[in-house]
Amino acid sequence: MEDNFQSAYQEEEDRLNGALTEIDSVLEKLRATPVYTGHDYTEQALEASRDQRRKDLAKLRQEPYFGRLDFQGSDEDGRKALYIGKIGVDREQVSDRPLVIDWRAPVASLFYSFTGGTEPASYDAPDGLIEGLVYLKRNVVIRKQILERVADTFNRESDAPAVSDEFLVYRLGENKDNRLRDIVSTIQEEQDKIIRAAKNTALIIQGVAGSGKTTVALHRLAYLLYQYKEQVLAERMIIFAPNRMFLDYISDVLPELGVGNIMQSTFPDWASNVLGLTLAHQDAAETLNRWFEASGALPEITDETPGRFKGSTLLMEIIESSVKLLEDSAVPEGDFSPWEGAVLRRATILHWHNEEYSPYPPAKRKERVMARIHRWIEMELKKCSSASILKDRKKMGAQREKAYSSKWPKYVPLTIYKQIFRAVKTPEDWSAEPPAIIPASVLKETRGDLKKGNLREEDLPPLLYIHYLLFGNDDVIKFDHIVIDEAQDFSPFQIAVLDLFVRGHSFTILGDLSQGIHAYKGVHAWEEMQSLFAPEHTAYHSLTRSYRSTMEIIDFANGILSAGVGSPLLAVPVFRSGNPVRLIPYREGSAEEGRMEDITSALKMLSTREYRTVAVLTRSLKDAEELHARLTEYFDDINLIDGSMTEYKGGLSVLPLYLSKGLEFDAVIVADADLKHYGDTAWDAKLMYVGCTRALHELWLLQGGKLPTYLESAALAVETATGWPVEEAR
Ligand SMILES: Nc1ncnc2c1ncn2[C@@H]1O[C@H](COP(=O)(O)OP(=O)(O)OP(=O)(O)O)[C@@H](O)[C@H]1O
Repeated sequence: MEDNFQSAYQEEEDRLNGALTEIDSVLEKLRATPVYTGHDYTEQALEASRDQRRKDLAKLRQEPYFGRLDFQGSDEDGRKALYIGKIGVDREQVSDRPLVIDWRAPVASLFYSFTGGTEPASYDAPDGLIEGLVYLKRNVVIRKQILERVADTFNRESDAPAVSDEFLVYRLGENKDNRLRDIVSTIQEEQDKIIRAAKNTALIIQGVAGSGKTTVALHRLAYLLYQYKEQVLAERMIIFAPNRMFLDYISDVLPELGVGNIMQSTFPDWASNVLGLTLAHQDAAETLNRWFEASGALPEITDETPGRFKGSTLLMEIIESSVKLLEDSAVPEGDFSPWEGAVLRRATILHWHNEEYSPYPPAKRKERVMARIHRWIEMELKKCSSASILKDRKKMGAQREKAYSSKWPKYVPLTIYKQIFRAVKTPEDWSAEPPAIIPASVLKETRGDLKKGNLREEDLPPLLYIHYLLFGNDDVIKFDHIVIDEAQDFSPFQIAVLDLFVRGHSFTILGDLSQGIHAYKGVHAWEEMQSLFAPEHTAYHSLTRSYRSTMEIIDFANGILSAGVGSPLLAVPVFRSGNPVRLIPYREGSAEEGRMEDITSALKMLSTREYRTVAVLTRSLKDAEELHARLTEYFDDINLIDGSMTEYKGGLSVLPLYLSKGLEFDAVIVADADLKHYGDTAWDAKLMYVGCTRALHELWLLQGGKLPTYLESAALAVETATGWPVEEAR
């Protein structure tokens, strides 16, 4: 066994040395080519591509590849060893097999989709399906040109030729810094299917916590850019994420994959920009305050909760019919007369509006009709031979033209939105009462907000939709692809509006209903989104394996889901074992001073272990602020994370649990995991589930009294540790 390993290691070391020499030779030639600085466009493009290649190769020579697959196609003579890396490198002899195959190339998909066994394997190539036998699947770790590790995950010639998870487990056991990383060397089959799914589909992915949704979405973008290079541009792809700090957290993955320029935004930032609005940010704070900070019972969430109603397609219908009403009665009553004796019949204007310009949206139609009226006035003026009469007519014509134009409806999205909620004076032919379908609570809150000039996030999709109905979107450059992370917090209306801004329904929509802690505005079932697309334009995938946390943590979190949420979406752990989840009662019960001391002790203990990121999660922002202020007495560099953060620094952090969504930490301390802070409701259980699933290796729950029942049940269902670790007790 040892000998086999030695020879495999030697073989790979020799291969690596050879590969490095070849890469250096290609690089040298590229560097020797004089840099083109002239004005010829073709030459400039060639120079840009040479420059990119120089950069790619310089990066690649540090870690040329990460995997090897020995494969023999059924019509080939011998097996060939394929080396797979982040960027492909061809050999100088075109006929030769590439030195490194890009992980996104068709043949490389075998490296991910092959699940062992003696049966032939196949992959989709441009010329059709290629079938053959896989002999070896090997992971190699190269860092700074040094071969560090060789691990065979499949070897047809060994006694136990099954694909093993050993290398994956080794990778997952590593500690995390302040950034999400690429996973090219260990992409799993079910993830690969999503990454390589066809472009023009609205992919909806339900994935349990830690199943790699965010990571997979980023790899999918890199794949689409490779596979559809003629059709897509990086700068026409966009990722929507929940907040700016999260965007910072994921910002390294795409550059690691050699991809730049993809747009990244939050929905409110993007929508406000399209609408030319500045959204009052206290709205988000106020919403979070209402749902997460307030003590006592939370309002019940129904389809009539303002966020839910305003995110529904019902409101889309109300908007459509309101805009249609405006459009139908747009042309002012009566003929148009610029001065005595000149008359343009209303029938003619109606003909222009309703027939000739009917393909245009209302605001553009109005523009065109008014321009035509202007031209008609000019023609009429030409008929006049007296200079002084001409002068008078010009003046009067301009005044009447202006007055006529002002009789048209106000094609301003915000005004129409206000009119729909009857927050301002409505057009005469509208009923005095708002559409009966708007629930009274929604009407009251929205009217109040609009009268005060407040806009909420949930008002943005309706405003964008009105904008689209009025102006169309022919002038807008459409996205080639849209990724929506944490999509359970998006509404159907948001997706429907975004669909107007993307070509070919090309979406990757990822989320987890079990983490739906913003259910007051998000979806409660994926069908709400799926039903927006024709069946042939959408596909649904489910990711059930969780990679982030140890088995102990995942089993415990599953216990919370089963007991507290009644969810069937349980996670399947990778076989990676760690310490049991630890439940620690505060030594002095709920007394404040003891609580602070115990949280400090817990953090001291965990921060002296080898972990790079440790977080204390609190119930509210206020708790986090107070705790942070105390903890700074002991820890110089502890960060407080609040909703306004744009950067995630890693290390030690204190944050309210609801802001931890999407992030991960080597070790997590949930402070106050007791009934006083977390109720016995499905909502609280979801929050607790989010908090617990942030931990990679270690999870401690500190409590000052009785546990909520879902935590009690979870603790009974799996083996947990109770109290302070013996050797480290204060
Ligand atoms: N195939 C894989 N190989 C190695 N690591 C993986 C793999 N898939 C996911 N991971 C790791 O698992 C962790 C969770 O990934 P990610 O944050 O993308 O999951 P998620 O589904 O978006 O999680 P959540 O919904 O809980 O925020 C990350 O550390 C990621 O690197």
